[in-house]
Amino acid sequence: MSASVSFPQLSPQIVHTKSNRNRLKRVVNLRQNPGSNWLISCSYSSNGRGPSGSDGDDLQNDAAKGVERLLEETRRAELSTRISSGEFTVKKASFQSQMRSKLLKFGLPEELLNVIFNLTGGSLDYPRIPEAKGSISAIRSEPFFVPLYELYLTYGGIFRLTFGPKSFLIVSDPAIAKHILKDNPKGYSKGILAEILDFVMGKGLIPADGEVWRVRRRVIVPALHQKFVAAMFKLFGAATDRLCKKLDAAASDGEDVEMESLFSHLTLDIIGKAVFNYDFDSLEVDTGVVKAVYTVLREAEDRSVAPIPFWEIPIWKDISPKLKNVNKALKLINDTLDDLIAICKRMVDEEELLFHEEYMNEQDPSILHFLLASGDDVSSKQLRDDLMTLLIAGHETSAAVLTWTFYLLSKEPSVIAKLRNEVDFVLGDRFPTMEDMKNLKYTTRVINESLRLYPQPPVLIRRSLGDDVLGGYPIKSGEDIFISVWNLHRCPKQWEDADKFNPERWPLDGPNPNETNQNFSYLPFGGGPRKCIGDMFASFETVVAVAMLVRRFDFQMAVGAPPVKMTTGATIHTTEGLTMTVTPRRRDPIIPILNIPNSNLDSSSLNVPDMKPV
Ligand code: HEM
Repeated sequence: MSASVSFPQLSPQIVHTKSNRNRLKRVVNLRQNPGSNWLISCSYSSNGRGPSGSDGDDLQNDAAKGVERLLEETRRAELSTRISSGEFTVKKASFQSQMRSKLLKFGLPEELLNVIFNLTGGSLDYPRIPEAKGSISAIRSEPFFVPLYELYLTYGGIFRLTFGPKSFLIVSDPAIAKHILKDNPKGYSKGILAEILDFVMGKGLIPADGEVWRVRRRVIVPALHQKFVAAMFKLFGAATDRLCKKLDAAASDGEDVEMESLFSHLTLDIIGKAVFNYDFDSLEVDTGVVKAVYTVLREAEDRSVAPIPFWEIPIWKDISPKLKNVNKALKLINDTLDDLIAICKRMVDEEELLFHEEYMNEQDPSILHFLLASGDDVSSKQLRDDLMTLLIAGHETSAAVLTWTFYLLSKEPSVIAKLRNEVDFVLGDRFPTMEDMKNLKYTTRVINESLRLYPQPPVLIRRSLGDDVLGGYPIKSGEDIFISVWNLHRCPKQWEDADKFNPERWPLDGPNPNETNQNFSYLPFGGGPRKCIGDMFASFETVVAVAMLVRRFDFQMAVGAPPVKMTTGATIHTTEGLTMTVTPRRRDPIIPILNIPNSNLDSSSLNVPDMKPV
């Protein structure tokens, strides 16, 4: 298998080419002619924002979708050919099982064969887990969860993937996922994930296992009580408003903006305040702490996809400039956390404390304040590990959700229109509150659907702690397992038009989709006892951000922007950012409603115009 093989990405954007300084841009449109050949045609726009008017927009959208379909089909065909050529297949049936299946074919009864094989001491093979084998270089050219999808379509809901000495079980079956996460969670640990994250999260809640996890989860979960989440709405609103001001400035300067990094700053600002009452203010300034947080985050991501643990190589770890930089960044963050813990401790000491279930300090509603006020008796190292875990868990994930939501929205203008109708109706121009959440149903469905197509993280990692049986196959202790949420969420048998962004698939009058009511076919926040503790926080945070942004701005993929491709870290990132042209929202023209006497018109079916000033 050659390292140079590369599969086209799953969701590329139309490729734009920058042409000249006058911002004259060329949009490459792919159209299929009647003879089924693909033609490339070009259209020009002098304002740098693509053809104006709905015809132009439709044309661009159709072209983009056409290119995507074509690339997607090519990629699938390429990989399917390779899979069916046997490139990934390992045939490993034992002599006994080969013999047994031959005798079965000759018509010998199965019961008799069982007796014979038992008597001859031949262990009756359980069915063997289907196995795919390849070289790691073949899948390094694209995010690893993408080829896993193709392999899943061939090998099924559980298969073994072997790369040289490394072997993983890939699980894409809802019942097996449920067994691991919910029915037998004590049988599995975080395995590789805990090893990779040890340098940054130590025994924080995500990597921790066993007794440490049990104790810390019981202490931390109560900190995210309902009153705390309700208080966070001010924070969500204020932070998103700061982002709006930045976008206003960019729009009036005619600058395109890279939304992925802005979302990353937005969610960092939110989680810093929520977890330890620290204002990173990363949307405005680039302080040493912000840089340090990103250095550490990137390192954690690099380690999660590294083929070997290079950071453990003895001499390398002392001389590598990169690792030195990481250690310096870690020290800065730990010192900052120690300072914040000390400040918070002083506040708590000076407070007249009446601790109760929904305790919250109005000046400092942070999780840290709750933990200290609760009398949580814990080492400062463990407290730092926990805070660091919450910072990372609550930052990258939400930023990724917002990035892919806006990417998806940019391709579906009809979804944006519906979204805005709801936001205008429910919120008007005010800041969202917790009360509004039950009425922002469609906005919530947009987030639900974005999380289906781009789950963050796309795989959950586990290691078996003892023997178990998965999907009828016996497995041994020490198996590394990837539960592919990506595959579960795109399974063509489970989802109609699985790759389509269709918030309407979730009825507005139905329950909020989760792993329980979707039988583990949909698990955006995991499931079982290790389910995300920030699910409500994150859902509300992203709904608020989407609502506030779409009511004020139009977002389009910028002409000349790099194509949007996926790359893997702990969450799904874009390879080169999400560059968008953001303009103040164009309101629909106000259509006067004529008062027609005796009319049978049902006014609810009209598109009632927005009368509010922009
Ligand atoms: C949209 C944003 C988010 C997504 C998609 C998300 C997703 C997840 C998922 C899938 C898990 C399960 C991991 C596993 O089983 O291996 C998880 C665990 C976790 N999440 Fe989130 N999360 C989000 C936001 C947050 C936020 C805002 C916080 C903190 C305030 C948070 C804190 C945690 C923690 C501490 C765990 C580990 C729980 C445990 O193992 O007991 N997450 N998250």
